[in-house]
Amino acid sequence: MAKESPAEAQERIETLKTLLNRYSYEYYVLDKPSISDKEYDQQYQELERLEKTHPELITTDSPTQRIGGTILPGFTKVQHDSPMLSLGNAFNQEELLQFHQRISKLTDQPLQYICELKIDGLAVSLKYENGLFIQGATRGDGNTGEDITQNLRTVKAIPLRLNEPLTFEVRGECYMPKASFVQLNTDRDEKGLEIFANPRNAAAGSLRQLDSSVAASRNLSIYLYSATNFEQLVVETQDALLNRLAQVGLRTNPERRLFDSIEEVWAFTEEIAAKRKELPYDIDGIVIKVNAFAAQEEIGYTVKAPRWAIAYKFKAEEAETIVRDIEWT
Ligand SMILES: NC(=O)c1c(N)nc(OC2CCCC2)nc1O[C@@H]1CCC[C@@H]1O
Repeated sequence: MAKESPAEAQERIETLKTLLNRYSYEYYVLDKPSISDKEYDQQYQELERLEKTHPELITTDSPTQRIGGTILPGFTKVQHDSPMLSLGNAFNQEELLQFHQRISKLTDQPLQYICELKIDGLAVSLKYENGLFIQGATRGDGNTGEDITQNLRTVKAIPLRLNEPLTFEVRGECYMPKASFVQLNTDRDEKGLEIFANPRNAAAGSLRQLDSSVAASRNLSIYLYSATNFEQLVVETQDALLNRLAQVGLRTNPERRLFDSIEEVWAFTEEIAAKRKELPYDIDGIVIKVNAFAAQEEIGYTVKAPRWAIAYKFKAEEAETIVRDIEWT
């Protein structure tokens, strides 16, 4: 017989869910945990016990519900409400300068740039309804993706409930941290399994799992970088949007910088290229965006990509190294 009455259990469960979701926000988004892992585990286990004796009180936003019970037969298709665009590329300083000159002609507004690290993972879309995570999908071909909600629910950096009851879609890059990648390949190698070539492939393979307990074991993470219907977010720039996303509970990359000249943008690409190896996740370049949404709208889009953004790509040194070795052997 349960110690507590259903009413007491209900109250305690609500308190624990709020506390545990807050701790996850502090840990994954603010990077400032307020309690130890041990304390988190104790409260998590208390919630599990209460939910076991009162299963009718289990809700989808409970941290105990991240791993789905069933193995899916396949993934259903998802039509994106608006296309998940790609990015034009620049491979050197000259092409970066040409990007700047090209868009300077398309607006009289002063051009402030925001530079974001280009996370080398998988682009995904997350839909929230009244603050609840209700659907996750891959980018697919930009218009149609696959519903991978069950797998994205296992990503602890994705909140199952936002700090505000917002209804909107956010997009970002789901990735596998370098340390998780090394550990995964070591484990697989020991079991005689094929290893992954890079963290991006490992993340993609993990999100393609039909059994979400496998995805849960892969320690994936995420950085969000865009959202629909800014109106309710009341933001005028990309930088303000990213701050607002963090405020409502979503994880954004802290290495972003604002610049008023393309020369400073170029210097930033060189600064990051030099410290890329120290980052705990793979990046394949820098995404440079016009910061003000009003200027973005004026500059506009091509069919596939925004004119107001470009990806400056680092040279893929690993690939070159491998090719060079083969030439010599
Ligand atoms: N990989 C990234 O870190 C990244 C980013 N920081 N910001 C954007 O902005 C989008 C929004 C408008 C068009 C591109 N896209 C990114 O990655 C995209 C996913 C699909 C193509 C690019 O790689």
